[in-house]
Parts: sequence; C-alpha cells; structure tokens
Amino acid sequence: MYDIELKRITKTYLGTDEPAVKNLSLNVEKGSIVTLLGPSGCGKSTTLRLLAGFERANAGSIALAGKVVSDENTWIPPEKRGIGMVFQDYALFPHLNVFDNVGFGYKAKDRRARVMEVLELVNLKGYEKRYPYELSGGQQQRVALARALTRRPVVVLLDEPFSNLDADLRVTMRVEVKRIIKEAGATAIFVSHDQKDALAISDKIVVMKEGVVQQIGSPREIYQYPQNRFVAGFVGQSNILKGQISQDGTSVITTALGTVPCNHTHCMCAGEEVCISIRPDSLEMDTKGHIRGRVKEFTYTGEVIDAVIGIEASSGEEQSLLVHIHPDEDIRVGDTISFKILPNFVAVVKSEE
Ligand SMILES: Nc1ncnc2c1ncn2[C@@H]1O[C@H](COP(=O)(O)OP(=O)(O)OP(=O)(O)O)[C@@H](O)[C@H]1O
Repeated sequence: MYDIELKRITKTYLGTDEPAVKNLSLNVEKGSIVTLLGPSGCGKSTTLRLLAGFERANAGSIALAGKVVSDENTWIPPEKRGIGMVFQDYALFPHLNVFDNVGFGYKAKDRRARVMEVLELVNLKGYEKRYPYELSGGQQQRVALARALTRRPVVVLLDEPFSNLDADLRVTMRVEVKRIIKEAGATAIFVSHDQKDALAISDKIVVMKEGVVQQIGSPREIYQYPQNRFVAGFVGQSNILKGQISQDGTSVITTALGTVPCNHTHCMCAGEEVCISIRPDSLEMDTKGHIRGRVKEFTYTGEVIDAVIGIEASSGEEQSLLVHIHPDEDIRVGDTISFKILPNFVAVVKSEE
C-alpha cells in the first residue's frame, strides 16, 4: 500500500520556460522515509510544495493514502490533505509556549493527552511551559516535529530540517528524527541537498537534477551502484574511468589502469565500451596489488586519509585517482603505493542522464 503516489508530475512556473519538475513519478510505501536529494534548483522544494498543495502541477496526478488530491479535475486544498509540515526555520509561534505550539489548531477532546503523548515521543516532557526562545536549536526542532505529528497526519513533509543545526547536533538529530517518525508510524518525505543526511535517514533516496529524477533506490544502492555520472559525483566521491567489458562477458572491465572487477553487471554486453565509477573506498592498499601509483597530495581528516594518487596509465599519461587510506598509515607525498580494487564499490554508469 502506497501512502504517496505521484504520477508523471510536471510543473512549470509562470514566466519560466523550463519546467521545475519534469514527468516525475514516485510511489512511497506506508511508514517509509524518502529523501528528495539534489543540488540547489533541482526541483525538490517544488515537489514538496506540490505534495503539500502550495502549488498546483500542470500535468500528472497526486494521491495521498489512496485518495487523489490533485489532478486535472481534482484539487484538495493544503489543510484538507492530512499533511504535517516541518519547515527549515521550524516556524514556531514565538508568543506561544511549547504546549500551545504543539497543540496549535488541534481542537479535539483529547487535546491535552495527545499533546503530552507527542511531547513524550520527542523527549520534551517537562518543557510544556517554555517559550521557543528558551529552547536550543535541537529542542526547537523537536517541537516543530511534535507539532507536525499532533494531528496524526498521513504524511509528514520536512524541508531541510537539519540545515540550521551544527555538525554534532545534526548527527544526533538524524538518529532522533528517524526514531520519532518510525515510532509515530508516519510516512515522511524529506528535502535535502546533503548526501550524508539522506544516506543516514532514508529508506529510499530520490536523486534529482534539473527537475528530472536520476535514480531512486535505497541508500546502499545509490552509494554502491550509482546509475549515472551525476549520481556517482553528487552522492559521495567517485573516480570515473572509461573501460571495456571483457569479451567473455564476465564481470571484469579493462581500463587504462588495467583490469577492474565489477559486481554490478546490469546492462552489460561483452566488449561494450562503458564508463565506470570507482568509489575511493574500493581501492585498498596492498603490497601485492596490481595498481601502483605515487602519492600526489593527501588530506588527513581523522577518520580517513583522502589521497590523490597519480597512476601511469597504459597510454603513458598519468591518471589521478582519489583513494581513501586508513588513518593509521604514515604516507608522504612522493611515496609509491600499491593497491588492489575491491569490486563492491565499482559500478557501470551511464554518461548521459
Ligand atoms: N515561484 C517560482 N517562480 C518561478 N520559478 C521558480 C519558483 N520557485 C522555484 N522556481 C524555479 O524552479 C526551479 C526549481 O526550484 P526549487 O526551489 O524547487 O529547487 P530546489 O532544488 O528546492 O532548490 P533549493 O535547494 O535552492 O531550495 C529553479 O530553477 C527555481 O528558480
């Protein structure tokens, strides 16, 4: 059962030529968390606004919990769509305390009990009488989320909810927000331009560029097996190489750096010329490895060493590869290092999206 069904949605704003969203189709299963991920201007906020009913699509249909809310002949206004929203700046009412913010617009008999229930869910019991200015950024976000959940919405929409939080709090709130949404049993759509947020929080990620969906998949699918060059470069780092599938059609690709193993064998034909994406994680230092190169530069980040390795290609030219090296290794610029390639983070990618 899908809680959200978008069918061939197109939206062109008045006075513009190019659609902000082109022919977008997406089904979201009940209780799952989906992130719309992409660079600025890719159409993710427009998609959220179409779902909320703040904008109307030029073509296509939108159904929520099995009921059409927008198509050529149907228009259900935002307040009747059963949607909870969390805005980027939280949009709390400054003159209302936490209890009244969370209970705002909720007039049912169980108001007190329901507000206390959601406050407990977001771990803010005891904060009912505080005003927004008396709360930290993370607490304000919890209030915003609680308010979005009070009316038991079919769908919760969250627009860049982590962008105002500092790095540490962001990591904590990713885990917390996911827990809260799952415990509430809500179906949620996030908008984000941050790949780490998207990978951490989502059941499914929709990668968008210029209004067009590039790939829909689980975080693991998107990271391990990006379908095109854009996804490979936008979600994480990647080395893109040209290669040729081996003539016997096995999962081996011949490149200027030698042969590369690849587990992801979709759309492969023997002898086909392809592009491959090799994540920096799939190159492992190994004295017996057949790829040898010279350290050109590196950055120590604590978790990993980001190194650029210059490798002599079969053409005689030097090719640079981005590699993640264990932070324990004591490498210097100019060192010669050998690598082997692990197939798990190698994918054939389309060059055109
Ligand atoms: N009200 C509007 N009128 C005209 N064009 C608009 C309007 N809102 C957005 N656009 C255009 O539509 C395209 C998609 O914008 P949208 O806000 O959906 O992108 P986004 O991916 O959410 O970007 P950001 O991350 O910067 O918010 C952009 O080219 C933008 O300039």
